Amino acid sequence: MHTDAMLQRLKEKILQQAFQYSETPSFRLVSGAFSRFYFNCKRVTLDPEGQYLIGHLIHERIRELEVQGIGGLTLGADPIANAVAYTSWLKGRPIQSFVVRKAQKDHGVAARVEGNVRPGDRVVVVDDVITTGGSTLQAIAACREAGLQVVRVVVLVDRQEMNGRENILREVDTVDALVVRDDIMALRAGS
Ligand SMILES: O=P(O)(O)OC[C@H]1O[C@H](OP(=O)(O)OP(=O)(O)O)[C@H](O)[C@@H]1O
Ligand SMILES: O=C(O)c1cc(=O)[nH]c(=O)[nH]1
Repeated sequence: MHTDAMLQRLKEKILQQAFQYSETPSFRLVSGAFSRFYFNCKRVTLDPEGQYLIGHLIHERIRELEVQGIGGLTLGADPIANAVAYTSWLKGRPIQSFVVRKAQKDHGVAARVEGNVRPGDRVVVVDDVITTGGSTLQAIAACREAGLQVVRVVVLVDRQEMNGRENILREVDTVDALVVRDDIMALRAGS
């Protein structure tokens, strides 16, 4: 399947499976704000076809970056990072997936970043959605604290509001979104 066709199919799946709309602002966001729309991206990131599409599309965008790891703040980032790691294995140059815990563990091996990444590794930080960018910024800070070099942020959906992209760009040079809200609105208007 060609990359353009994969991206088109991914947008259709996001509209069909993840996007929810309400006439009144009834969706409470992690920032505390209320919105008329919501992307429940787990419906796509945990779906087998979604995993295939996301894994290939993100792998294609990051394969030249020579990174050792990909991950982000649990839970939204986890299936995305896993899909890319699996794809990287199929393509012959494995990229490790890692998980950033929401809080540091106080028992066992007290790591906030879990997985086979080491200080000095170049990594991509992922998230399923950005609104304020706060969750992604938490992941970036935890990665840096663990000695990782964050070279890019890739997200599934940029909601194009609350300065999410701009806030992240203060910390990282490139924020790449597979899909933006306008793509989904245009698809919805045409369907
Ligand atoms: O840009 P932000 O304002 O931070 O909002 C986006 C975040 O909101 C959701 O996470 P949520 O806290 O709902 O957690 P979950 O992924 O564990 O469900 C989503 O997965 C993003 O990480
Ligand atoms: O900002 C959020 O909390 C948020 C928005 C959205 O569309 N989807 C999501 O999972 N979280």
